[in-house]
Amino acid sequence: MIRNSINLLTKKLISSTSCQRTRMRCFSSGATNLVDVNVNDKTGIAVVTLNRPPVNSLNLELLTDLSKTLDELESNRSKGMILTSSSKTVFSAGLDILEMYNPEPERSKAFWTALQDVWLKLYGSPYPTAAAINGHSPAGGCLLAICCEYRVMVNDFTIGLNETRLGISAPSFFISSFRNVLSTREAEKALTLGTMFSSDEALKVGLVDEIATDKADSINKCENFLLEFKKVSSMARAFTKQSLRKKDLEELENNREQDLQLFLFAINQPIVQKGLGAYIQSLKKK
Ligand SMILES: CCCCCCCCCCCC/C=C/CC(=O)SCCNC(=O)CCNC(=O)[C@H](O)C(C)(C)COP(=O)(O)OP(=O)(O)OC[C@H]1O[C@@H](n2cnc3c(N)ncnc32)[C@H](O)[C@@H]1OP(=O)(O)O
Repeated sequence: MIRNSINLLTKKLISSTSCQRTRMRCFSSGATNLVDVNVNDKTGIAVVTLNRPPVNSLNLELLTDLSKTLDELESNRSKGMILTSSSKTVFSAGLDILEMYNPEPERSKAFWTALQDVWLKLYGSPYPTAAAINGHSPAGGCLLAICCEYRVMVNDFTIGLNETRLGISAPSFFISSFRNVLSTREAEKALTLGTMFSSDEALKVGLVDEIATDKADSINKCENFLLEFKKVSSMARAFTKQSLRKKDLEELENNREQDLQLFLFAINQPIVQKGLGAYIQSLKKK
């Protein structure tokens, strides 16, 4: 994939004059409405909205739609993407726990492969990305946000990788993108404790870049960040980003099967199933 991106960058360099003339249009992510895409004709920036009520938990279908959307943004030579949510209180509740509870082998495999795809495409995207975090963002929700290059979070919500609180470890690609944002010290402390940060705490520690008053404000701030790249060569920008993230991307690309097998092994452990079952019940009892 990295080789493909570099080839794509080279092709873009050759055809950069015609690229600049291209104006993107709105497009949909596919048959379902789990991901809405709205492209601003003037700026070329796409607002991608997760739309799986009630909490945008990431199941196979949502991940597949998101993956297709990321493909379309790349092939449309997007000027930038803002990731947000249609919910008023939740950005994303993370991975859909029901995908991991009493797992069905083929579906679990497809589910984890779709998550790997989304991570590789989002973390390694050539276009600039920002997350307008307009609600709680635990675990896999936080993962989507930290794959982006900039995060603006609406006040009074929480964000973090809380996997250890569920009795599981955050997978290695979650950890590498977390460490890309936080210092190793802060990342270790937060990951081992499973810390969920308030918006203010997240700002203080550097997990988010700005605080917003509401969703519109967060999108506006993300847009301002993305517009800064108007002054920068898109080729040079993308190449720099991908060079910085190359090791993390290669680590997963070269070990996808091993990572998948570790996931399947982990979720099939009786103790993990027991923990997930109890967690689902605790969410329902709230
Ligand atoms: C042991 C060593 C192993 C080492 C190897 C590692 C290999 C890998 C192992 C596997 C890794 C797996 C990685 C997982 C990462 C994840 O993302 S796990 C998901 C973690 N998510 C959470 O903990 C969030 C849980 N949800 C909440 O905290 C809250 O729902 C919320 C704050 C997001 C929203 O609160 P609220 O608005 O009050 O809504 P609720 O009433 O709580 O929920 C509404 C509804 O949605 C259901 N739900 C919530 N979250 C999820 C979810 N993640 N998945 C599925 N369903 C969810 C909730 O149960 C409610 O359902 P009902 O309406 O009651 O039916």
